[in-house]
Amino acid sequence: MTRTLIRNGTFVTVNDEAPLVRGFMGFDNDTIIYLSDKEPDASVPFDVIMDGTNKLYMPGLVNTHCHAAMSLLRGYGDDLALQVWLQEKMWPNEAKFTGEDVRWGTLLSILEMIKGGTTSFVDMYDHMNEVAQAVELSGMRGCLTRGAIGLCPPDVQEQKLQEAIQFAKDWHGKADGRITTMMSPHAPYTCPPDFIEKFVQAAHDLDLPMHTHMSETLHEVLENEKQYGLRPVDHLAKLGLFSRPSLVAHAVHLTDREIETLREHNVHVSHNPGSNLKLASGVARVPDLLKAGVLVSLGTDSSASNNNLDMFEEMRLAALIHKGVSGDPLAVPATEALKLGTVNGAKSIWLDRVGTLAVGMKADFIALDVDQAHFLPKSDYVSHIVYSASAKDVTDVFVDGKQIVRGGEALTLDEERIKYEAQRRFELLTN
Ligand SMILES: N[C@@H](CCSC[C@H]1O[C@@H](n2cnc3c(=O)[nH]cnc32)[C@H](O)[C@@H]1O)C(=O)O
Ligand SMILES: [Zn+2]
Repeated sequence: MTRTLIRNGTFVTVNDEAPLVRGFMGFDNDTIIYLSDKEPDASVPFDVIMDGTNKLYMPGLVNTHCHAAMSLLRGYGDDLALQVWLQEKMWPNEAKFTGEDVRWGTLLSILEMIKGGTTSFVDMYDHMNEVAQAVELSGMRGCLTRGAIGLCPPDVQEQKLQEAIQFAKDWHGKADGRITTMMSPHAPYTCPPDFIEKFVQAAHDLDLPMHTHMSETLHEVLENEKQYGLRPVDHLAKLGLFSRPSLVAHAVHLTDREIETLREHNVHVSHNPGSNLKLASGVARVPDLLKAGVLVSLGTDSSASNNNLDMFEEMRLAALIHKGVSGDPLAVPATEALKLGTVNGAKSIWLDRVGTLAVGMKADFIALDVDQAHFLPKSDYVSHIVYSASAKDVTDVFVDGKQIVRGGEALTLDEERIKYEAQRRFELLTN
């Protein structure tokens, strides 16, 4: 067992009991065993000593909604509303994706995410074996799910369901426990009710949570009402989706009563401010969700609707847009935005030991180089993280106690090969 000690570091812990520690953090194989302003005494020997001077350490960021392989379509369908973007730009091209396209598109996203300080992410896509292999190789954590669109003949629906079940069974708990799985009907507007019910049943049988898109646009909500007589929240509740632990992406258009329903069922909401702004979907009622006690976290959605996977940007957007919309500067304060991007994200995907720095927690943490103009003066580091930092400031990344980024370089992935393959595959797909 290797024991590592970081000395002279500044630690933003996202732990209310000791939010800022200046000094020492030690970890063994995968767990934080020491965190204090004081140097540990010699009774706990450390094998490796790292210097944390000019570094700010914080928990790894958790991205709770993504479709990683869609990085191959970054910049391909900008400035369109969701339905047009999906139907005219994304779906026709995604239909051409092979497993290898998904592998390299996903690796491109994972490369971007880990270099930018994201240590865990949710991915909803297909060709998920390739996605899981990419996660395993990278050393990061993934909560993965074969998303399924049900606008297809019954035999194809059945095939997608079986694929989702098989994937979830094959990969849950794999990669030393870094991979977990969920069941995902894509959205109420792309899945007939009986198809959704089959996914819920499978989630019950496999004891897995659910993930879906919900109430993303006003158009979706009104169409759902027209077609089923119910808005998406009641519709999904009726189909039993919330009888499983659930994470829903977007939840932009909600009534007070729907917020109450989400709270009653303990539904987790992934807020995707960048994607919602870009697709002109609207602004989610995050301050109201938080006030009601709903667990809210942050997601980038894919880099085809964002167009990067920088979680610092999502924290900043979350902190800013709700002030702008409400006129209340305290709508989402910096401390809250930081929680949305870290501890709330971890809880949202049922990771109990990830998301804060404290003894007993997993050693999933990142370091930022704070010896830069935009981090001076050395005053309020929570403010600096939310309002000044970006993915580019990340120098080191550890997941489960293993270093996967050092000095800004990915240690587990071949960056040049990934960039070459991604470009080549985009050209082949779109020519
Ligand atoms: N191709 C699969 C479905 C994959 S799930 C991921 C899907 O989510 C789509 N997607 C990406 N971002 C969004 C969003 O913001 N809202 C709704 N769908 C999205 C994406 O284009 C992709 O088709 C099937 O045929 O069953
Ligand atoms: Zn999505």
